[in-house]
Amino acid sequence: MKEKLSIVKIGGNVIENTSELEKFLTLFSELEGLKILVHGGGKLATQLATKLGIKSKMVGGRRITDAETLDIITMVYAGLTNKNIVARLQAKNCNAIGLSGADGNSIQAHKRPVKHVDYGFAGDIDSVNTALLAHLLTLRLTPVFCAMSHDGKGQLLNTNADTIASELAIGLGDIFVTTLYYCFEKPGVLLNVSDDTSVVKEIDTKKYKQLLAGGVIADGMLPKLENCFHALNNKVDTVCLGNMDMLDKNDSMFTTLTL
Ligand SMILES: Nc1ncnc2c1ncn2[C@@H]1O[C@H](COP(=O)(O)OP(=O)(O)O)[C@@H](O)[C@H]1O
Ligand SMILES: CC(=O)N[C@@H](CCC(=O)OP(=O)(O)O)C(=O)O
Repeated sequence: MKEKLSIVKIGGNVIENTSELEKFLTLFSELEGLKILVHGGGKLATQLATKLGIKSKMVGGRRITDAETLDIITMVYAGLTNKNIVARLQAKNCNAIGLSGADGNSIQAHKRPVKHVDYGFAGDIDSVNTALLAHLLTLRLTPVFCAMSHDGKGQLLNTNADTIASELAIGLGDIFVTTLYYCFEKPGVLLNVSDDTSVVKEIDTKKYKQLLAGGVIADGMLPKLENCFHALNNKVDTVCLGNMDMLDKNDSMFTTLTL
């Protein structure tokens, strides 16, 4: 019988708030069973870039990553953010191991081809090293991924953290019964972004198209939902979207996605 695996993605708005991050890491460390954490950190990268006088440019929720920006995100995602999260999980008796996609050749990608937009050093994922991850999980280690992949030729690539989470879930779906949680600061997909009580509890493909057409889904929610449905279409068992309280099984305010 397949073992259960939880893959949790945590976004930048939670990461940059010290007390919220602490609360999240406590909930995550208390999650039973095998688990993987994927973290973003886009907001922090934008802040550091601004301090250094470098403009950040996003298109459709994705960062245009030139060489300078790649250096910044490597420092912020694979360095500062990843190592802090790992250390704080260790303090909660969760044996975390921090990884970028280059570590252990865990996530290989290619530079996104230029069509209408040149995203620069942004990667589209080709493969996930499921054998390595299964080994780490068997050793009861908890992989903690930042939003970076590599191309196998020495080039690091910026890769949206939502995409890293969905591709890990898809890759590991053959070995584990996988639940994918997208954790952010809102209690789910909202009909009105400024009203936290307007959570859409269930979204299927038809509803998704309606919400898109109605302009309800915007900004970072666009790649997030694309990734959710990509995962469901590729045999990921369950996908949930909401704030960190959804990891606490007693809380019911979140969005569940179905095909
Ligand atoms: N319908 C919607 N429901 C909830 N949030 C939405 C919606 N449409 C757009 N958003 C925006 O998407 C943001 C989440 O995306 P993003 O900032 O990329 O999150 P993260 O960094 O956690 O991945 C929310 O903070 C919100 O402002
Ligand atoms: C290519 C691309 O857009 N990469 C993202 C990776 C970080 C991320 O996904 O962070 P959040 O989850 O906090 O938004 C970026 O650089 O913003």
